Amino acid sequence: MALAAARRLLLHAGSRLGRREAVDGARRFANKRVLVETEGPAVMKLRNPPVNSLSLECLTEFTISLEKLENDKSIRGVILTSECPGIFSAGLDLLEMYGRNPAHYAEYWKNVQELWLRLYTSNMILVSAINGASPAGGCLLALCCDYRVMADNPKYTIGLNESLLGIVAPFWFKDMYVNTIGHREAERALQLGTLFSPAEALKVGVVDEVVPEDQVHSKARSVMTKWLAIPDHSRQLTKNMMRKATADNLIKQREADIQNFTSFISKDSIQKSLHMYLEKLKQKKG
Ligand SMILES: CCCCC/C=C\C/C=C\CC/C=C/CC(=O)SCCNC(=O)CCNC(=O)[C@H](O)C(C)(C)COP(=O)(O)OP(=O)(O)OC[C@H]1O[C@@H](n2cnc3c(N)ncnc32)[C@H](O)[C@@H]1OP(=O)(O)O
Repeated sequence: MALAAARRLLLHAGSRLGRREAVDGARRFANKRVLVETEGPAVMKLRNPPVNSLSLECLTEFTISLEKLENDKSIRGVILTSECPGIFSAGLDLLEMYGRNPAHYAEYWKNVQELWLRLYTSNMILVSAINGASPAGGCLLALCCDYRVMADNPKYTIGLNESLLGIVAPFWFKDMYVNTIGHREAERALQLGTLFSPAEALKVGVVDEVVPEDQVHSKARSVMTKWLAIPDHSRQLTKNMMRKATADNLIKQREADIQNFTSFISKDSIQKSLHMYLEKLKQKKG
């Protein structure tokens, strides 16, 4: 209930802000964690420092921004990128999955599902400009896009690394990975929790193109121009044909998937694994 109210408030505030900035001629709208520019090709920038982790608030704002863009018939495509230097997204927020209660886990997972379904089945053309590290849920965001351009910086890695955390990628993460890189590569990468360098990601097909870091945005724009030249109706029907079965697979068992997540993540052994992983992240600094 509280989240639904927050969502209504955000939508309302978002549209007020959008109107005011449009009057200023700025053609952009924003909430705290997501900035959307609609001048030229629309660009959605994640800005949830330090690492663009997908907290509940961030997921909510992301979903609302996407909904607003979907409702604007003049917007046919969106470039998804990050405002946090060196990080595309660190994925799901570990603090939403650690030390909370089952009701919180269920609410969080519902919102993860919601964002995924919206992104994966979007009628818009989605191009990701991957300008930083992109593990797990970060990779998931990129995989939802129709085309992925990644910055050529060996420090940036991408992949579904859940198994390294002692957790398991749910079946719909797995399905999308299989759809993108094929069964054998996905099987190996999921079990090993592989984080690919840009060159490896290109080779295996996790990304479509790797370009020098200073060209990642211009390349994403030129890719968008090419895709915008395709008639919407035929491209959308084709996209739907390719993705519907995967999305439907989650839609038909959303509740069960929430229950599975909640009971899995609540287990003492899994909480212990997450605790150890969080400690490892902290120690990295010291
Ligand atoms: C058979 C039964 C099956 C049932 C299955 C059912 C359901 C499935 C169950 C579970 C699936 C859940 C799926 C989860 C997907 C995910 O996305 S999990 C998240 C994975 N993310 C990561 O592993 C990334 C971890 N982070 C990093 O590697 C690095 O931080 C970085 C992104 C490479 C950046 O490095 P950098 O050196 O710049 O920064 P720091 O490491 O110093 O981090 C700064 C600060 O941020 C905190 N932090 C980092 N990542 C996260 C995160 N994902 N969530 C929350 N917080 C994060 C980090 O701890 C630091 O905090 P500080 O010390 O307090 O400053």
